[in-house]
Amino acid sequence: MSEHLDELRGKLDAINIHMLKLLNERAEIAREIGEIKEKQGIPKFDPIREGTMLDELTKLNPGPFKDDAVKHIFKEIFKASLDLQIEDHTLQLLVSRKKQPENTLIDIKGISVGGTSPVLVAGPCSVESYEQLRTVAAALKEAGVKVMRGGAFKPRTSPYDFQGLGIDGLRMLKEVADEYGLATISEIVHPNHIELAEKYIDVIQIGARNMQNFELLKAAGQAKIPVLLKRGIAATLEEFVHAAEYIVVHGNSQVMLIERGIRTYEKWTRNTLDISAVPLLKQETHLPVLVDVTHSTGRKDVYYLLRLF
Ligand SMILES: O=C(O)C(=O)C[C@]1(C(=O)O)C=C[C@@H](O)C=C1
Repeated sequence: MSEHLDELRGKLDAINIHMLKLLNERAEIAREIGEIKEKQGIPKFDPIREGTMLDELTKLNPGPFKDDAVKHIFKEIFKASLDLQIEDHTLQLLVSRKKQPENTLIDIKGISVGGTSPVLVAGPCSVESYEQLRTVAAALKEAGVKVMRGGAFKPRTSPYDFQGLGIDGLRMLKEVADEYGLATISEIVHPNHIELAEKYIDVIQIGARNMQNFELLKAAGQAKIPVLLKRGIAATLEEFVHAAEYIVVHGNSQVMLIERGIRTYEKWTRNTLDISAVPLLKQETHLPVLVDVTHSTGRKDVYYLLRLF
């Protein structure tokens, strides 16, 4: 009896090895399909194709496995193939931690971002006047904050809202920051603004609304100063990471990501701060990850400083 059991188990062992070989052969083909899809920009997940294969398999199923069991097994195989296709792809991204295991450190006028020490950035949403800037700069200096952020170009939801002081605002920001020995971050909204940014500010901010402005991202890739890229209001983390990749692949490896809250059904805050994005972005990329706690809540009673990690 036990001899027969051993014999049957031996047969299963041989079948397992054969199936393993076939599964890996299949995986190689799926990987190749993944590369073609990547080049052609076709989504990796194809539920219609999976459905067709499942129909064909259940039609030809001789049993004794029931159709549901066959479907379950093959769905797992499709999922594993899909994971392989996606994993291969993230491996290729320059911003991926798989590509560069160590953290990218960014130097802003001697301040290191992306290492173990937290860095605080704060400042007015819009640059409005010298008086306003000097009041803020003095308070920042007093509080030990070394980086001032202020908006000169303000892409507003409503065309009737204050659109910012533009180039004059950048000049004012630089003048006051120099007076107080602060570094500056400010948003630019057009690819032609790169030279202007290099002249007046230390870090280019790309705002949430422009996260997928690909011409702007490409231009920022040519800039010689670091870029702070904000997550779009409805962007997935994958889209966010790809937007950063645009900048890096065009030549600028000094990119910082900032989680600034996403749009949800919540009404008590302006946006919902997606805090889980922080460890995930740290895990998937080697870029510094910052958190905008003020703009995400939109309430100064909740937080009043922009905290960067
Ligand atoms: O046929 C494809 O398009 C594949 O990418 C291969 C495959 C599979 O493993 O069979 C993998 C993922 C897709 O969701 C569908 C099918």
